[in-house]
Amino acid sequence: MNALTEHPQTSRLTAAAPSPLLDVDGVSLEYRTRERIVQATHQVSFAVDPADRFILLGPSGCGKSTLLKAVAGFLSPQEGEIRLAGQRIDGPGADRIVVFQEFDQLLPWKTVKQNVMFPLLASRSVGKAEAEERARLYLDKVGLSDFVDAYPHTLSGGMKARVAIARALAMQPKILLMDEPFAALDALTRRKMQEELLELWEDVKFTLLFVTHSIEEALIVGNRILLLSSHPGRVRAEINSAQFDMHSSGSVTFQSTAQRIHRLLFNEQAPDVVADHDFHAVRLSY
Ligand SMILES: Nc1ncnc2c1ncn2[C@@H]1O[C@H](COP(=O)(O)OP(=O)(O)OP(=O)(O)O)[C@@H](O)[C@H]1O
Repeated sequence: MNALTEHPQTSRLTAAAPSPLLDVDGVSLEYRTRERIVQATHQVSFAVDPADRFILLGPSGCGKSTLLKAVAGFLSPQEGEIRLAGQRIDGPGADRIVVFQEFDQLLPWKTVKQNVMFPLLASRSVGKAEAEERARLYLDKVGLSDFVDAYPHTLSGGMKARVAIARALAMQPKILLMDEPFAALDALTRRKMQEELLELWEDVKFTLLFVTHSIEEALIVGNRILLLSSHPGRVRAEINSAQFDMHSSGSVTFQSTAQRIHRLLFNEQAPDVVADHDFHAVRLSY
């Protein structure tokens, strides 16, 4: 292992991936209010490969949600470029679907099935029969086949989360974008949802970009984690976390990795960003 002398501005993984699905290339993002300009990220680069569960992890205000919004096409970079399958992103598109933590984004006057069908029909992606078929398929995958005709107000928080995930996956996006999707749930339900998300990924193998500020959630859900420094967000390190899952959270390796991430995130002076050349030669890892 070699110590890196400088905090990396970009993830080294970027250089390793010849044709990533998502390529975030030197992206600086800012908000312009009447009084001032807020710089949210500074020259952030990373690359997401197909079927990655890629996590953006960092302290509050480091620009994780802003990056996700830019990938969704709601914000344009002041500097740099974001490409999906080689095409520059210049606005929202059905190839990127966002799941937020507010599950009340479900339409209360529509049933569960109608909620899942709605974006498919509104975007004219498919006809009614295909939309219904997809709704049933993905509701079945999230364990809600008995609730297709239920209304959102009759569902628990976890069930609403499942509907939101089914609705997003039914669109068959190139990448699923999740912004702290389980943050509003109680601890037990949150854990169950993490487990179900991983099971769903085993089944569908979708590509996921997932924002969290929970180190434990990042290690459980992700196979790769990008650590961002505090405001404005810059790339601090990238970690290979593929070896961890629901069952590893009590292990010594899991706990020591979590502690090390904590030090990296909250002690900006920590000199322990490392490159693990055993892992595909260039990936930053522990
Ligand atoms: N609409 C906005 N107008 C002005 N500044 C904003 C706006 N939204 C976010 N910011 C600022 O941009 C920076 C990044 O915010 P962002 O929400 O992306 O951070 P985050 O890492 O997702 O934080 P958290 O974990 O707390 O959600 C912060 O300084 C925030 O105050």
